[in-house]
Amino acid sequence: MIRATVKTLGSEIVPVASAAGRVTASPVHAGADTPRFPASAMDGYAVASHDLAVATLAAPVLLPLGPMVPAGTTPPPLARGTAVPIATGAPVPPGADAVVMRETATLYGDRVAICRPAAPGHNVRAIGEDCSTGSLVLAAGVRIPPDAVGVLTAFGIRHVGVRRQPCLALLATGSELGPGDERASGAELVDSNSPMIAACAAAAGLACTLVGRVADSPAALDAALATALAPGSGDIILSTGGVSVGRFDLVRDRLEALGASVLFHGIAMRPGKPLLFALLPDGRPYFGLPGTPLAALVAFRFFVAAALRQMLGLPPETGIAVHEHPAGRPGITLFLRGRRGRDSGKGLVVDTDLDQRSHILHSLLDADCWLRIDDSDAAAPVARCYPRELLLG
Ligand SMILES: Nc1nc2c(c(=O)[nH]1)N[C@H]1C(S)=C(S)[C@@H](COP(=O)(O)OP(=O)(O)OC[C@H]3O[C@@H](n4cnc5c(N)ncnc54)[C@H](O)[C@@H]3O)O[C@H]1N2
Ligand code: MOO
Repeated sequence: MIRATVKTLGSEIVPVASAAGRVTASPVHAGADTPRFPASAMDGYAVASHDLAVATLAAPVLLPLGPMVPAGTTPPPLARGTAVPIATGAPVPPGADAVVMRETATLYGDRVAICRPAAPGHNVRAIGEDCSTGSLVLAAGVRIPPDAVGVLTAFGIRHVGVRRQPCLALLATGSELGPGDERASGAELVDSNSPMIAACAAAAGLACTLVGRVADSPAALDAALATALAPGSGDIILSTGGVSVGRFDLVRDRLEALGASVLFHGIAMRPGKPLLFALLPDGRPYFGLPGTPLAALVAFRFFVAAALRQMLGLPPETGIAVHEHPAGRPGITLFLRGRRGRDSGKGLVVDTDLDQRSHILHSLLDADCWLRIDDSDAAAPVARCYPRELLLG
């Protein structure tokens, strides 16, 4: 449902140096052969391999030495029957086809003695051996890891076409939410959902605008939604709280008053049951996350993540098959805080012996993964393990 509804964002061109973490919008091809010239793989002596064909320990071949070839210089052709000292990475002169390591040769004044043959290409990095001009370097729909920046740069790529990064806008509903610092008093509650979701988004490289906290009244919600839904406020709009069945759970009502189409409201999962998903009149997706922090987190980590992946042109997250896990529940998908164990040989073992109640937060800190167990009534219920952190790519 989410993948079928949410549109992939447009693309932009960015310099390779700032492309880490971005998702390729089109295939990336090499801009140059790498290496661009036959290069020495060792510090040593560039030779014509046929000159060494008869070299033995007992009767080494003695070759007069030409001028040194440092890296970054273009050497003249190798004079017949000679060798030249050469640095690692320097171009092998035309006429030479092998490099003998310095340690395996003996210098006698302006001549070098070599006591064994060298095969053609020995210690020479061939043109295009790593990549050839125009070859496919990265497919479309791939997150560019930071270390790939070096690979792309080396392959002569200066710019890449990437998906625009989705921006999020977030509204925290609830009259119980205090002033936003840790000094909530009386029955007030600190808004922990806003910083949690903003931090999760930031860790995935996405900006999240905090629209603010709003009381559970139609007028206050209308005003806050007007800001949250303003054109350009974000590519995806989130709220937390106000989606259950209480008297003050007004999010659905006010969204519909604004012309949004609710595509689902309530889902057979724990935690996160009251999750709401809507399309705004301008086509942007809206998620009404439950207020309960763990439920908001699960809804964000799995459902908002699915929408973000679709916006970025990434495939769905698949997780890892789990072998040993607790039983599921009929008719419900469970998301459990877990600790990854060893692979039993038949699949991963995940320990879920943590407090799984949805109002309990501390056990999240002891978890390193999520275990998703599908409806145990399903024909083939599956359990899969996902990283605790949202990773896009
Ligand atoms: N009669 C029923 N009651 C409830 C049901 C139900 O099916 N029938 N579902 C429960 C489930 S499951 C959940 S989850 C919650 C979700 O309710 P809401 O999305 O309407 O959220 P609120 O009622 O506004 O808040 C729930 C809980 O979370 C705290 N909260 C809210 N916002 C924040 C925030 N920004 N930071 C930290 N904590 C927040 C809030 O104080 C409440 O304790 O409904 C159940 N009820
Ligand atoms: O979503 Mo609620 O946390 O299932 O209790």
